[in-house]
Amino acid sequence: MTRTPVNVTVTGAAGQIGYALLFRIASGHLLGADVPVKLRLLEIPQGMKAAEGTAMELDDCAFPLLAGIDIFDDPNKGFEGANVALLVGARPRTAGMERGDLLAANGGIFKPQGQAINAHAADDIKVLVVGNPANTNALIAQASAPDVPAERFTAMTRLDHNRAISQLAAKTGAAVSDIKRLTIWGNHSATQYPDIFHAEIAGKNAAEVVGDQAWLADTFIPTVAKRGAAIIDARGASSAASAANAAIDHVHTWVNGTAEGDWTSMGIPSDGSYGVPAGLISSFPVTCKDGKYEIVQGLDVNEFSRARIDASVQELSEERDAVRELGLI
Ligand SMILES: NC(=O)C1=CN([C@@H]2O[C@H](COP(=O)(O)OP(=O)(O)OC[C@H]3O[C@@H](n4cnc5c(N)ncnc54)[C@H](O)[C@@H]3O)[C@@H](O)[C@H]2O)C=CC1
Ligand SMILES: O=C([O-])CC(=O)C(=O)O
Repeated sequence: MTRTPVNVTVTGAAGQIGYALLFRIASGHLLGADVPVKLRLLEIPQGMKAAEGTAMELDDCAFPLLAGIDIFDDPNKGFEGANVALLVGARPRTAGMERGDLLAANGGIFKPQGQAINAHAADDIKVLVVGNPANTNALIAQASAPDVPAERFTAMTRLDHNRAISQLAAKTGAAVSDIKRLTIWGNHSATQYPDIFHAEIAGKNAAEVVGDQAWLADTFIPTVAKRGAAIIDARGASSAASAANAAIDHVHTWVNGTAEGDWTSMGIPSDGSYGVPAGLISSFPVTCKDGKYEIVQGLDVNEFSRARIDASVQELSEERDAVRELGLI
């Protein structure tokens, strides 16, 4: 190991996504097979013992790229020197909780974490928020970190992106690797819009290959948008390994770039593109290069797509207004 290790902070390290994520980070899948990492695990006091158990297992793997593991229950220490931060730990919705209660509870997590990132993270910090509601949690953290460039705060819609590719491959019989340029727009919620109008299957327009508007509207979109609930129903617990995989994909693509001729989907602060109000953290088609992302510009948005993008963005605006009223941003 000649390179300086990259500090990767993971919150919610003792949770189910954490358990699926940490071993892949330590084995080089997050940043690259030649990049040593130091893990900084952040948990709440009740999660510390389980996080220590996971750290013992990480030790037992003897990963050549793992240069150290530290565990904290103080965000100010957890984010110290962090180059990459994966904000996974969040307050899940429990029976009787309204959306506003959930936003308030998560504000209590993401505001102090944003402040700690502002004060203690490395200058090149890149943040991915996984914990739900991911887009608005990312907005809270970003608003609490005024000294960090806003574009470093992103929310995960890569799981939706991967789900959509898989559904499209199953419908058309194409290989997953033949599907390019798919887009998730909007919120990581049931209002998200998986868009295949610009997608390609082995170089042909995906909407034309499918040629079935009813399937698109009545099967594909709801299947992708409600897949999280379907997994909970089937597994009795929310997606974990697939969410961890998507977090790995998101950061790997951000750092190492998109393939020529392809793009990915990321929840990012809007610059006003495609009529999405500036500042909202909304999912867009993006290309990545040299550790930076850019929104793909100039796509024609048809009426069908426009209505669905607008509905999801409207939900994001309402979530932003709710956290503003709570004084979280
Ligand atoms: N954006 C996406 O596509 C997806 C997001 N999710 C979300 O990811 C989050 C985590 O999911 P799981 O790992 O299954 O949950 P989990 O409940 O198994 O684990 C969450 C962990 O976070 C910890 N935690 C809570 N507050 C914390 C804080 N302030 N600081 C540090 N750690 C804290 C808990 O102690 C727990 O160990 C949930 O909000 C879930 O809804 C899940 C799947 C996909
Ligand atoms: O739906 C959930 O609670 C978990 C989630 O975000 C997903 O699987 O997309």
